[in-house]
Amino acid sequence: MMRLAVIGTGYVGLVSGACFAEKGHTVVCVDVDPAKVAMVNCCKPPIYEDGLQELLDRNVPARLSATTDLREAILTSDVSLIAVGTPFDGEEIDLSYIVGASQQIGRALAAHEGWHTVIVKSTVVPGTTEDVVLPILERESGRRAGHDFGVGMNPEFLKEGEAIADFMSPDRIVIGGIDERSIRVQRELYQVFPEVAMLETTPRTAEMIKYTANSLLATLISFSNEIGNLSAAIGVDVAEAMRGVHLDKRLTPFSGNGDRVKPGLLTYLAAGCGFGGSCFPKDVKALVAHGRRAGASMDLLQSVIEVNRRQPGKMIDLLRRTRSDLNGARISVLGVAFKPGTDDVRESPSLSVIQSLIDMGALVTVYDPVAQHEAERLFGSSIAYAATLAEAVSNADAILVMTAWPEFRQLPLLIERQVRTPFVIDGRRILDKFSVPAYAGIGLPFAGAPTADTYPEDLPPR
Ligand SMILES: NC(=O)c1ccc[n+]([C@@H]2O[C@H](COP(=O)([O-])OP(=O)(O)OC[C@H]3O[C@@H](n4cnc5c(N)ncnc54)[C@H](O)[C@@H]3O)[C@@H](O)[C@H]2O)c1
Ligand SMILES: O=c1ccn([C@@H]2O[C@H](COP(=O)(O)OP(=O)(O)O[C@H]3O[C@H](CO)[C@@H](O)[C@H](O)[C@H]3O)[C@@H](O)[C@H]2O)c(=O)[nH]1
Repeated sequence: MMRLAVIGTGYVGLVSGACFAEKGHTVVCVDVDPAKVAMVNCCKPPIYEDGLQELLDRNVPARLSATTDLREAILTSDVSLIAVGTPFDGEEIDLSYIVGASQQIGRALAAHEGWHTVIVKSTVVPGTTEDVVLPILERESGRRAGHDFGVGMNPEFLKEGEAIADFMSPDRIVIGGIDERSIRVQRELYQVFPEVAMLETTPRTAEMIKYTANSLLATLISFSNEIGNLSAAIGVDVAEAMRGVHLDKRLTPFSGNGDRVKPGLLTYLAAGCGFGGSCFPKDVKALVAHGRRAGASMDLLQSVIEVNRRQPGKMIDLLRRTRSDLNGARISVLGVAFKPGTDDVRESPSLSVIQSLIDMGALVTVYDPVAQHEAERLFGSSIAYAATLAEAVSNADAILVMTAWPEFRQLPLLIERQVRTPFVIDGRRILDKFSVPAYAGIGLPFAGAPTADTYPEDLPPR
């Protein structure tokens, strides 16, 4: 078992640290934020992630602890994982946290008595580990990479909301190293995952694999959204069209009768109000910027960004077809998190929709089962907050479903019980289109307010 320092105790750093501790390594998580550090040491997860509480309960303090003292953490460990943020600064990837962490690690390495391997886990554009991190480590430590310490790149593929399950049962582990020893150390680190396919490569290729994976998934979503927008305009339900596409054996995550047989590529073909989160938006933008600098056109991925930029606005377009003037309209927004299972609202499509509604004078009420505090932080008293789903639904003229929280599937039941019939606009297509009296959805032709003729016989008309 190894002694591990994880630099950056955010979504990736804390989940990786807790999972490695669960597997038996001794882990110290480092962060510049003393509040996060204190919470971890008190067994309180600073983020909402299913299963994290249990991992902390089982591993703190025996195998998992947190500190703000990066130097001490490096001096008492064999391996460090850099898991700090890599935002997009509007023009390119912002490597300032990577540079800062590398400088501190380098200074600590100068006094390290044993062999230490520095592994970049953050998502960084191809070339960063060898061209940015490695030279800083050498300069600050006065030592030579490959000779006195190792350097690796090990991208992370976890999804928020399923982060622990993804980390514990990954589809693959990619390890890039500057030399055989840097690869060997990572092989040893991941020996605790014996069943998992491992790809050994260079740091640059490891970095490229991460961007290629995220860009492909984001491309699939924007592709579906473009087809969804077209489908709606020409009288086709994209969900039905996609069911037909899914049956192609070359793509094959569905069996002949339409049941999903295994998760696969096409699970990322759900049209909706756009992709958000701390990864797809910033990673595609960073790759486009990086690619253009390298002389590539990057037109396809630029379009992926553009389609996604417009997609939340489709919710407002649909809403305005139910009512052109939104001034004074009571609109409930269900979901602030960028996806279910997390309290992360970074780049959430919900945020731009809420802002547009405020700008148009709507009376907005928001409900999210776990990310409500983030809406309160961002919008304060300019909107109202519902304590329950039922409260959000009562009194609304229209309801926008922005996040696919399972709880929101209760909407038909709640609406059935009340006298008022709100228009439901489903940005994630989680409801059956006939389950509420007035329904509109992304990728679905707009049917207008329902009449007895437009409704199936077994459902009561409004
Ligand atoms: N969030 C995800 O689902 C996910 C999945 C895979 C990869 N990634 C990548 O992992 C990286 C981290 O993402 P995240 O979502 O965990 O970020 P985050 O913002 O949640 O966490 C980063 C943490 O690093 C800390 N930090 C910054 N500089 C530091 C320093 N010098 N020393 C110690 N701590 C420092 C910050 O205080 C923060 O707590 C990014 O590159 C991201 O693209 C994220
Ligand atoms: O068919 C789909 C699938 C997803 N989404 C949206 O896409 C976004 C991202 O979803 P998801 O991929 O589930 O969550 P992330 O936590 O952002 O995970 C992505 O980004 C991580 C950070 O790089 C990677 O590690 C993961 O492999 C990659 O899936 C969310 O807004 C989803 O609502 C859709 O609109 N349609």
